[in-house]
Amino acid sequence: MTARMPPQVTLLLVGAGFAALGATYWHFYWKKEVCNANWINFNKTGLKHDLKKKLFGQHIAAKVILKAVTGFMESKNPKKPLVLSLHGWTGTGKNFVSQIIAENIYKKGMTSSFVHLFTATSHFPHESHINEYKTQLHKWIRGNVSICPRSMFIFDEMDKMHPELINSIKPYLDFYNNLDGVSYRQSIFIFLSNAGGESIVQVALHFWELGRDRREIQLKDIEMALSLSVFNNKNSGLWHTSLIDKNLVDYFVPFLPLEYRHVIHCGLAEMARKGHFPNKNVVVRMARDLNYFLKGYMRIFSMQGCKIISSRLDFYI
Ligand SMILES: Nc1ncnc2c1ncn2[C@@H]1O[C@H](COP(=O)(O)OP(=O)(O)OP(=O)(O)O)[C@@H](O)[C@H]1O
Repeated sequence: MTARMPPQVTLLLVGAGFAALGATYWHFYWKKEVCNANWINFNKTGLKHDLKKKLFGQHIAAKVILKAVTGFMESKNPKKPLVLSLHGWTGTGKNFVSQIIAENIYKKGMTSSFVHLFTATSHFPHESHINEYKTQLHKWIRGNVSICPRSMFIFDEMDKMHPELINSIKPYLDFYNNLDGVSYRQSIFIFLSNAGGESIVQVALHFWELGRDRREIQLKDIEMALSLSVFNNKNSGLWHTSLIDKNLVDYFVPFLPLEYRHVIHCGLAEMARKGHFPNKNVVVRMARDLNYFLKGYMRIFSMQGCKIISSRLDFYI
């Protein structure tokens, strides 16, 4: 004879079953990232705020990026993917800005499964494997855009990327309506490089020598020098490509070298980020020990921008 469960236990088990089902539903529909407006939602006010309050000393980049990203994200039917090429010395905020853009489009920011970061020297280190990389990259971009048209691809150290590899991504950046059944027009491509950094520094230095405020520097003051130095430099992977003459890059965005005062701002922000009360004395001690491009005894531009501040601060706190 089989023992029968009391009705209270049966009810309890059924209840537990429903609860488990509900939890699974909640997990998949609310926690698992999906390519829809719950997870991908452009926050123009947030982008504007972050570029204004968190990014220091980059008035040109802040303006160009706000315009470019807003125009693209608000366009119902973009004719091509958005392609931004960010240039400047190390530690001036190129990766940081990419992160700000990602955070204001994707709920999960840089950890979103729709944001993909490639670094030339670690993802594509061997020239002899170039054909393999081309196939992998093609599959990766195509596969991901098929899953989510609003995907973002960031290529760091773009100037160190093999020209053949750069050329292989060109079709995705173009005006095609669809390529093998996939449309790339909603995607965002961001290229980061130090290429052209020297010429940006020269322009900033020139303004400094004339005693002019760096905020007077405009995109047109830098654009020509930047494109000449990036695309006429035979050591740059970008030189060999036809990205520029095919007009595939929508905006070349210069990042100015950072001054001592910007390093102080970065230091204070970093202290707050680390959970400390921002203390100017601590930050000044740290900032004074960094290396600067000098004119006489005057510190002009920080050699590492704000890059090593996070690790250096720990020593002074
Ligand atoms: N202009 C800036 N405003 C505020 N913080 C900055 C700025 N530039 C750099 N930082 C800080 O320094 C860190 C490192 O900068 P980031 O990685 O963006 O530099 P990068 O220009 O990409 O350098 P690299 O060319 O070496 O990759 C950032 O995470 C940020 O905390």
